[in-house]
Amino acid sequence: MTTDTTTPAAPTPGAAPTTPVLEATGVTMRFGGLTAVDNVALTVNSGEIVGLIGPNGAGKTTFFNCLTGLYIPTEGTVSYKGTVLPHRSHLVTQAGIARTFQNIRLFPNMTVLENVLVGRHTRTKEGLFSALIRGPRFKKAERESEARAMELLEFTGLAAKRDHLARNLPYGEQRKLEIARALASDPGLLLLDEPTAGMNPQETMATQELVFAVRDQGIAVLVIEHDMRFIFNLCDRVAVLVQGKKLVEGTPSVVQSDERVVAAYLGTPYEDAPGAEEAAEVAAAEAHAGHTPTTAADTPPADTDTPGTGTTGTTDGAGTKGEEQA
Ligand SMILES: Nc1ncnc2c1ncn2[C@@H]1O[C@H](COP(=O)(O)OP(=O)(O)OP(=O)(O)O)[C@@H](O)[C@H]1O
Repeated sequence: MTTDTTTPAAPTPGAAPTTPVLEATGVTMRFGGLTAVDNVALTVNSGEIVGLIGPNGAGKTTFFNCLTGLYIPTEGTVSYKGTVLPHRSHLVTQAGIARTFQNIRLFPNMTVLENVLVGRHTRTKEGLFSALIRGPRFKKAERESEARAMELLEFTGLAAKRDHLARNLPYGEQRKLEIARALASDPGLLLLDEPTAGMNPQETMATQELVFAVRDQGIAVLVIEHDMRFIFNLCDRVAVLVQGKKLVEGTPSVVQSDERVVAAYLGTPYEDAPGAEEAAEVAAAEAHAGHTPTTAADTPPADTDTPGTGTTGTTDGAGTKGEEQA
């Protein structure tokens, strides 16, 4: 089950050549006796959106923390555009990797614009002295930062709310603001940790469009998500972590049809799936009676409450429905 099968996406004929933006090699993270990430290798190329999926506790966030300098991996190296990254998060941001977190981490009592300006600080050169005297150079830098922050608010659809306090934004807009703040450091790679967690379908769709737009700006994206429909619609390539190890990597269709992934993560209906138990009972009763539906009246309607046809496509922990991923 722990064999690493890597199936790189086939290059599109005539497409611009891709170059590695992120290269993680042999990344291992141990906490005492627990190996949370075990010898994981992953490459993200320019122009790509790559997904990282796996059951709860598989090591996805720990891997992100190793990539972004929050954790010093026990073993392995992480390179950005060919240079090995230091184990300091602000230096990783400065190098060109930005991230959002699983739990929203905005400054709730600052305005929308101020939150984005905070994200801009790694790209401003003015020091404390310059800030204290507020000379012309400082004011010019400040105007430039504000102009860039406003561009990002336009890009994420939040410009009209620039003066609202972050805590007063609806949930979906707070998530967008996190992305705008991450983009303020002008990254070449954006890491998103469960960007659609808690979102309704409209917000999820808007996030999908936003991530495509980010990629179209020349920023590679690596995204952790439990919403399989989102992941398989969005990503060029998907890697699956199970118990800290990379189980499979490949195109969405390769990953969805890999029986080890189905068994370890996608295959079984998630607990409390609406109607799953009832549907299983009906199937068992039909099998017992030797009844095979043959007419339209016999055939159950294709409703969304039966296993494999749920509407969210979201896994929660050990698994979700394999059929709905197609
Ligand atoms: N700082 C830490 N100290 C000790 N153990 C940790 C630490 N951080 C994570 N772990 C453990 O490492 C394992 C992987 O956790 P991690 O949060 O990376 O999983 P995940 O795949 O992101 O899960 P989820 O999908 O629930 O967010 C878990 O067993 C977790 O308890």
